[in-house]
Amino acid sequence: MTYNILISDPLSEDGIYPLRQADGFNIVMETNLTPEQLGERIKDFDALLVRSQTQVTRDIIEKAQHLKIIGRAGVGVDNIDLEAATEHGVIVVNAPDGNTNSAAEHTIAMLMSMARKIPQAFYALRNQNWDRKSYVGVELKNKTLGVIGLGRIGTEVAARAKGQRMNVIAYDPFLTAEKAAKMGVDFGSVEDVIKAADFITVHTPLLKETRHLINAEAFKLMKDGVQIINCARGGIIDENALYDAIKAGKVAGAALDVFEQEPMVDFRLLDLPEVVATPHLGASTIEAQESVAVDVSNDVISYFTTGTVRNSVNLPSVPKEVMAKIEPYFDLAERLGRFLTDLSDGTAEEVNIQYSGELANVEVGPLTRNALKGLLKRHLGDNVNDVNALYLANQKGITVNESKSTTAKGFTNLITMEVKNANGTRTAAGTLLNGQGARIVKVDNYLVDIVPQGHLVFIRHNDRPGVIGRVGTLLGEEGVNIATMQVFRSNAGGDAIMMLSIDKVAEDSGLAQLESLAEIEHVTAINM
Ligand SMILES: NC(=O)c1ccc[n+]([C@@H]2O[C@H](COP(=O)([O-])OP(=O)(O)OC[C@H]3O[C@@H](n4cnc5c(N)ncnc54)[C@H](O)[C@@H]3O)[C@@H](O)[C@H]2O)c1
Ligand SMILES: O=C(O)[C@H](O)COP(=O)(O)O
Repeated sequence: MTYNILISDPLSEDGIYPLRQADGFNIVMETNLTPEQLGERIKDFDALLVRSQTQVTRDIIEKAQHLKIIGRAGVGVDNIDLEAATEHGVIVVNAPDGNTNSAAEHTIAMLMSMARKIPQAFYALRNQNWDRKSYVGVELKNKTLGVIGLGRIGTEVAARAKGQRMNVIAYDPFLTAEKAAKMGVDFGSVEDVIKAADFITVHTPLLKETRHLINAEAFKLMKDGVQIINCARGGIIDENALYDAIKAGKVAGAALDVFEQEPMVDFRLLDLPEVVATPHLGASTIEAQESVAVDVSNDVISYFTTGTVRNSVNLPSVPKEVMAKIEPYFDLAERLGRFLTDLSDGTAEEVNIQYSGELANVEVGPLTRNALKGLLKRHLGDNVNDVNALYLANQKGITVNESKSTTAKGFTNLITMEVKNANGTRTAAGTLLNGQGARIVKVDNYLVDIVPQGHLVFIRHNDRPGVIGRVGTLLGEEGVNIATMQVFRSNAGGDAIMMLSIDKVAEDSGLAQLESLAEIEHVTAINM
């Protein structure tokens, strides 16, 4: 099998080396495609690798016919429609760590360039203007840097600012007094930060909550002569408000690497002598580009070879050691889902999954997604996968509940899945037996021992002498060979179930004949 990979933004050749070396990947690099061209080209590809330039819109995702994974060689995924990707079962991965250092260094470079007016002075000198009066700067030492967003990059910037003998005050929703103390920074609300700072740098993602976080109101609260840096995302600072604040003399400097519209179309801010700018170069170093491209290449290889990834954006990422513990149960969970789809008559309305025994101590989200995949696959086919299983279940109005219990009724591990619909509730519990694979050990109230594989026939009947023989004879007359047959009953002469495994798919007519036997209440074919 060969997977077709489209790279639509310039990626480091050294970085994609792992992908070029791996077997089974056909790599096509085509940059600067228009949206129309990308919409056409994407139809042939299994994976798309981008930086921030390619806009991976819903329209592009909907046109893709084989797309399984989008790799973002960088951090920000605001150029990718994550909702559309999730809906279509396309996994999105990024490279969150690879450019942290470069972006932090660029932020410090911008801070210093702005404080000492280096680009402006260089520009004058280039024009043969030896001007030593217009470019008097300010020192950083003993000034306060306000950091909004103390994640990977914000943290690195704060540490470097302290090296410049600056005081740092930060706001991040996840920052605690303890963490701040450890890092030697003060912490407060956004308002505290912007009121106290001589320089302000933002390092948040662009979200609904952070769009225009720095706006006209915020500028009013700042110190006169404040200087602002944005090496995160255009739009966190309201560019019109910034323009007005500079013009009004409130803001003495702005250093911008990112803009509300990229590539830039409105150059008004750059007419102001207080502004220094770069065209989104924070991650543009040889090291960062190699590192982010290696990271996404490895995730693409791993996705197509093992089905796992390290840095998923639209699936909660699971630490490697946890993944090692739960991965063996993926198949069992999916088989339980499949088993119950066939067993339940009607559309699922509620799914309850309980994880017991050793599974009570691990992250079970991926198992639930596999169980739902199994449940939905019969009707949705390959349109459902672990990325969109939960989304599709919710979209179809199915309530999904997870619970855990440390006791597992004599098993070391047990997954109990219950599917409720208008016709009632069906339950199946499965376990992974050491060295012997998956077993279904409970169906409704019956304790059973079923290998969930191949073609099964589930029969609900009354425990009467001769019924087993009649079932065997009838199926034999239909040319159906029974591989295994198990009978379980609640009490002698009472309700009972039979579980047959047969060599080929049972014809509906044969099953209907079984149902015509007086002792038989119901027959269901289950195809695993
Ligand atoms: N200029 C570039 O080339 C370049 C390079 C790399 C990253 N980036 C951008 O830099 C930003 C930060 O990247 P990162 O890797 O540090 O991400 P990160 O996820 O490690 O950090 C972001 C931090 O922002 C915080 N945050 C979220 N909402 C907030 C709010 N309302 N107020 C304050 N803090 C908030 C989060 O809690 C998190 O700690 C992203 O926007 C990323 O796209 C730009
Ligand atoms: O979010 C990021 O990683 C940066 O903005 C870098 O974007 P780029 O890959 O387009 O340089």
